Amino acid sequence: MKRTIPFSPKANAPKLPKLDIVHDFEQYHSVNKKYYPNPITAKSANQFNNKSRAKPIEILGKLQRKQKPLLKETSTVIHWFRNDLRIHDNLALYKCVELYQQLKQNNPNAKLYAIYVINEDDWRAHMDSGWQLSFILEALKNLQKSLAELHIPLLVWKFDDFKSSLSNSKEFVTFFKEKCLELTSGEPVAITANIKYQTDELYRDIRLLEHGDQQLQLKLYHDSCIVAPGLLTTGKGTVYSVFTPWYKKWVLYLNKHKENSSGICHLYEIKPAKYNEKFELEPFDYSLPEEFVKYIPKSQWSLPEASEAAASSLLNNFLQTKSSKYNNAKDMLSLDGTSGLSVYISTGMISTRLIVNQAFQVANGQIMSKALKDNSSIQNFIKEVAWRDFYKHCMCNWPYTSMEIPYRLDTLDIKWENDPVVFERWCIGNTGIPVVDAIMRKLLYTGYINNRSRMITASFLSKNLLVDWRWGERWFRKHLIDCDLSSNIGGWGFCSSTGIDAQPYFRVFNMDLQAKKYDPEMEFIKKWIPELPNSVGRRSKDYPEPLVDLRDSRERALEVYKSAM
Ligand SMILES: Cc1cc2nc3c(=O)[nH]c(=O)nc-3n(C[C@H](O)[C@H](O)[C@H](O)COP(=O)(O)OP(=O)(O)OC[C@H]3O[C@@H](n4cnc5c(N)ncnc54)[C@H](O)[C@@H]3O)c2cc1C
Repeated sequence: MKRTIPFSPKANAPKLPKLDIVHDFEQYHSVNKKYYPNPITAKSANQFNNKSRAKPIEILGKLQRKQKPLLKETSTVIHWFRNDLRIHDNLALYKCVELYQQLKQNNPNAKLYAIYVINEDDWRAHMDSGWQLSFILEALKNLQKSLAELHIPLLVWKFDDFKSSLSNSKEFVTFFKEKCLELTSGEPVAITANIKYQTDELYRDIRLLEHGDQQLQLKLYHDSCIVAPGLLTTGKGTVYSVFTPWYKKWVLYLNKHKENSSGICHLYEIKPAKYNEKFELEPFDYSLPEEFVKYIPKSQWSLPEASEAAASSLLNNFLQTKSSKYNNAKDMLSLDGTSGLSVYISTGMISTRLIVNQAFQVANGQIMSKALKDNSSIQNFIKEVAWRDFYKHCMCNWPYTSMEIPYRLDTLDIKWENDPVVFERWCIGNTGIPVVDAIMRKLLYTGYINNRSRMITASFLSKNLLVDWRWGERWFRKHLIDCDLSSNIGGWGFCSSTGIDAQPYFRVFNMDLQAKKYDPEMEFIKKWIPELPNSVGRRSKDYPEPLVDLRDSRERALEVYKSAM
């Protein structure tokens, strides 16, 4: 079912051009059967919990431990960029350069390359957002130039097979090996990469390790988190499923491993040198197919600058001028009170180690007391960055959460109403609840909304509208410029009370109160819904009646949730 989004702002809002987007809303209703013909069931998900099925992260760990030492004849090393699109503080890149320098001592002809692999079927299957993909392509262009200054060529390969295979397929492994060996004319090659913790990507690496041979060796590193998933366990050696005790351990861990007075984490910096012979830069020739960008309003087309330098100056600016007001400003809808770093963090253009190191300076060298009593703005900012680590830890421990099964399996019994028309109206910001609509329109126009906005709209969809939270999670994935699967699933699980360490099901946000508290002057709402009349209580013929009564829908949500949980 394809429809043109009917929302068209009034002429008195010249800054909001008409949204001319044709949307297929049904794609958000279920798992994509083309790529996942046999979606995981609750029963098989539970096998991860009762240990009758090994978690991909465990399988990967075992395979890595079994790896043989590198072959002496290896003379080519490759760093495989994934979502770590940076040169600074990139562990696997650092290791790659280190390895290259060792090889170079015995073999002056040793070569160092960087690669990035495009697989559009991964993007389709994962519902990646056009905003984010466009940003990534810009980032790759800039990264290619920066690497060229170090005499490291960045090659962009495209995997394309007639079966629409994902990168965890045997077809991909064959392609990947062939491409690597083509580059080295059949000589053995060592490849470094940072681990991506989504299940599909973990199985891709497992397959590559299982098929690793004398010619191709893949070395994987934990780089995306400050503290790698699995490192922190309870006193009894079990896995944490609640944030606060896990966070206490996280803080203790950082304090214990503190580098020196200038840093809480060790940073991995490669030397600015000329690594290979000079080469002719061949910019890659690839443009994103229309199917990925058609959800983005063309007239609004403006991406943040996709460079490491831009990420770094955003961080500096935040720490110097905004971080002290973070506690008060972060939830306000019309303020730009947060760091805005998520687009850079989610694509790996800046490391969270670097962020915490610099925040640590602003915090006068303190990263929380043991009692976690410091609630200063800067400490709370660091805590938010820790949530990201926590959600990755969760995704590794409960891998089915990245396969569209909620952490709390009992919530699969919730009787969602799943009205497709109601869902569509939520998507396009036409529910008749101004605070929700303003946020959803901002998401459509810009690809970014702050954390409070995500909580408000996720709570409204799953509780007041009783639409399966997974429909909304997919919509966010497709529209966020900063999408990060573990944080998105974590956030949706929290708001819909189906996830890990979630808010209790009886906590249903009151939309009127949220609007009063976080947009008291209605500045944000009026910006995005210019057709709303100025005086409170009056309605406009251009703006719909509310889809639901807030009080009644709250009561209904409580009943439906209670009967399932
Ligand atoms: C329903 C829902 C969906 C979400 N989806 C995503 C997503 O796809 N990608 C994403 O990066 N974040 C997601 N979040 C978390 C959070 O909303 C964003 O990280 C934040 O809004 C990004 O803006 P910022 O960088 O200015 O944040 P800041 O407040 O400046 O925080 C700095 C960084 O800390 C991390 N962070 C902050 N809050 C959280 C949080 N609650 N959970 C996990 N990490 C956090 C992010 O990496 C963020 O960039 C989601 C939250 C909810 C409730």
